[in-house]
Amino acid sequence: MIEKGVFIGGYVVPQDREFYEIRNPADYRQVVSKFPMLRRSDVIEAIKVAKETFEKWRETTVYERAKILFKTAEVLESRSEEVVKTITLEEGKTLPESRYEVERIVVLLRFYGGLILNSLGRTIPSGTKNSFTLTMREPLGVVGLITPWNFPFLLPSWKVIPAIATGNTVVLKPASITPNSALEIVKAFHDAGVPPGVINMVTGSGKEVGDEIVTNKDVSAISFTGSLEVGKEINGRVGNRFVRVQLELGGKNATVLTDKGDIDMAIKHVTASTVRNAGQICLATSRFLVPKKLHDKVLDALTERFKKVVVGNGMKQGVEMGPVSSREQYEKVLNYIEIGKSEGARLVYGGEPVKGSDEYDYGYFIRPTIFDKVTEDMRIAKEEIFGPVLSVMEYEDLDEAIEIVNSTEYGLTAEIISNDISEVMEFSQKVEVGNVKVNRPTIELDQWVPYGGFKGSGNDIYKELGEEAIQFYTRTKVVYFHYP
Ligand SMILES: NC(=O)C1=CN([C@@H]2O[C@H](COP(=O)(O)OP(=O)(O)OC[C@H]3O[C@@H](n4cnc5c(N)ncnc54)[C@H](OP(=O)(O)O)[C@@H]3O)[C@@H](O)[C@H]2O)C=CC1
Ligand SMILES: O=C(O)CCC(=O)C(=O)O
Repeated sequence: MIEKGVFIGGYVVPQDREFYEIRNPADYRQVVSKFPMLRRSDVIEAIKVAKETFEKWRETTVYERAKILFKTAEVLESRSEEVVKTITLEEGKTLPESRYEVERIVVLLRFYGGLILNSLGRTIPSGTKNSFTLTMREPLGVVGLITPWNFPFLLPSWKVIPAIATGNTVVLKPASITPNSALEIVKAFHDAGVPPGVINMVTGSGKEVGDEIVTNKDVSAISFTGSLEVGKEINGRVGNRFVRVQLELGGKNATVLTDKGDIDMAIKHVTASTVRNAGQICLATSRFLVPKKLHDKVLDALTERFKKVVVGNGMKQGVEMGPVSSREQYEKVLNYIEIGKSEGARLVYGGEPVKGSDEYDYGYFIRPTIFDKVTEDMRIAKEEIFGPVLSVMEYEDLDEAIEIVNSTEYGLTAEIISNDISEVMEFSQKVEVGNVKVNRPTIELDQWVPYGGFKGSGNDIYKELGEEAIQFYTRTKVVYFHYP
């Protein structure tokens, strides 16, 4: 077993610090690796290194940076199965789910490599003779990136790529329980030629390491993905410093089937969106809205499909759903199941840990769960559970369905399953979410498309991903030209 250091200044540096253990959620007896529990002073050092490196890195041409992005894509492709296994081992998701993360990032590297070669500024005509105006987009400086554990490779990567592609340097703090996956993108960049000090990865607690990133005056922008609770805390901690803050937070997403929609499609989408990554996806469907008249038929079909979900170690072929990622998450999800029962929702399927053999007894496995007769006022219909727990809710007409979709404090994504264009358009206009899916599951993004949530799902000042990410990681400078 390797004891891993952090990546300040471009080298994996074992620190004279206490090390903490990363364990396999499919078998918590297995220690995967150890990482240092850094202190505030280490992060200050990392930010200093990033600041010193910035002046040199920003001077590299977009051509040089694009070449590095293309090379990183090649490096990752050459070791993709290694990275895939690293993700599954520490996060628990299945191998195909881990493969999705790596494949998407390979594409994203090429996308941003191409994008920065394109014009990032504009020329605008002037009101003065022989004059014109030029807008230039320039990097911000040191950017602080803080990420959660549920997409431990994809999320750090989709922030680091546009950040350094546009000439910034970064300090990255991945979730404490999944640093190995984040380290893979850092290593790939370095192996492709990113100079030391451009990407600095630090590990340790959110309260200390994360907080230093948020409050340090040399950090020019913060991009955070995580819970609503921590997002609010970060927003408050930034205080009156004029820095950019991008917050991508939780979700309480709904899929609405109408009587003009395809029931088989609904069962397929809702099952995938509930069980993928054991429900630990901010885009997961956790509310399934069904017209009253279709309720019994749909519930029967859904239950039959849930019974077929193969739960197990994500490393094994044929497993559809792995464990949840930590003991904390396991206890949280089981507690929500108890809350659902005590609130009077009807437990139709699941609702318990999977146990009974060596394969399951040392992992955080939970049976996919369906609650029926869930109403808007129940906590399981309002709060983000982040586990494989689905609430089935009935509605009379589209107005009521839209009202239910909008009834939580979140606003990330919502799906409508319908073949009626009027219903689809009305739904798209009235739901208060950043991402509407029409006959497409709430999970899965096209990462070259802008992304962000409304209401409690994010501050939505800047979008992530797509061309829009360039706006977050650069600022516009205007140059007025006159020629005699
Ligand atoms: N909208 C979106 O795109 C997405 C949102 N999410 C959301 O992420 C959440 C799950 O991830 P989880 O990791 O538990 O979320 P947390 O909010 O607990 O943590 C996210 C990151 O913030 C760090 N952190 C914790 N406290 C602080 C603090 N006070 N200051 C600075 N950083 C801090 C954590 O460090 P540490 O690990 O050390 O605690 C971690 O790196 C869910 O709510 C989910 O919906 C997830 C994916 C996508
Ligand atoms: O599916 C994706 O591309 C990423 C989704 C994500 O970040 C999330 O929902 O947690």
